[in-house]
Amino acid sequence: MTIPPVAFNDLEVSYGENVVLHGITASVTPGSCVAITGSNGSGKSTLVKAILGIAPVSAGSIRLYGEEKREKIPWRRIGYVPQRMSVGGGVSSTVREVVLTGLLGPRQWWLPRGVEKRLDEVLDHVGLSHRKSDAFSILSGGQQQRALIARALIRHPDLLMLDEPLTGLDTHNRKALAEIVGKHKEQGHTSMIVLHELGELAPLVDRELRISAGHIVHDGPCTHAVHELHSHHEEPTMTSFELGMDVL
Ligand SMILES: Nc1ncnc2c1ncn2[C@@H]1O[C@H](COP(=O)(O)OP(=O)(O)OP(=O)(O)O)[C@@H](O)[C@H]1O
Repeated sequence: MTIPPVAFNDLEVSYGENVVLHGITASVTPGSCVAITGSNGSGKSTLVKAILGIAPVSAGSIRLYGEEKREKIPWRRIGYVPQRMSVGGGVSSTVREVVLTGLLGPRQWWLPRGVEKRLDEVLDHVGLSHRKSDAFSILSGGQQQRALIARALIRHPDLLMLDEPLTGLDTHNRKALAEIVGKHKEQGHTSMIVLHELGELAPLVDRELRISAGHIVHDGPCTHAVHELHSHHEEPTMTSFELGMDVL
């Protein structure tokens, strides 16, 4: 039997008294592209953060590649791009340096051999070869987003998790992103993508997990409801990079 990249079992996530996710049970099929949809504040980002171990699980469990214990989870198989929230502010490193940090981790403090070739491949893949030596902070928002995707892709992840990747992108960048996700899927890899609207990614999405007030209210083929999701906005409190986690 193939082991699902992600399996939630009656998952509950709480911030203090505030229960944000209730009884989430779902298992992700390897190679599939799953859209996580829902209105602002419904718990989408929290679900992704729970997978990464940076949202407090108060009940139930999450298994990544069959492993529940953090120290056993194969973090290198997972790539994550956070929601864009002035992510470039204060990052004085070059695009090259930012992308290469995707190869570092808790037990990997130095860069493996042959990184320049991998770097060039992945920058070419996201169309940023010409910006390699530029400061990350001077890139446009869409270019920063693509650099962060390159940072996630440089570790050749099986599971790519993107939090609202289309937000603020123009048509060119949205199409570029869809191509990147499409290629990842063609290679047999899995994606979990938080989306307000499916947009250019619609043809790639196999399954929609729609969340409302912390509950899964739809788990199946895509509906059109995602285009209408704009209710009240509650800003989560988070740092730009949430450094210190295994994937970042
Ligand atoms: N670090 C935190 N501390 C306390 N509450 C939090 C924290 N992060 C998120 N929340 C709360 O959890 C709820 C769900 O937030 P989450 O960011 O998961 O929503 P979302 O569906 O991703 O929303 P959006 O579409 O606006 O990004 C919100 O009420 C939010 O205020």
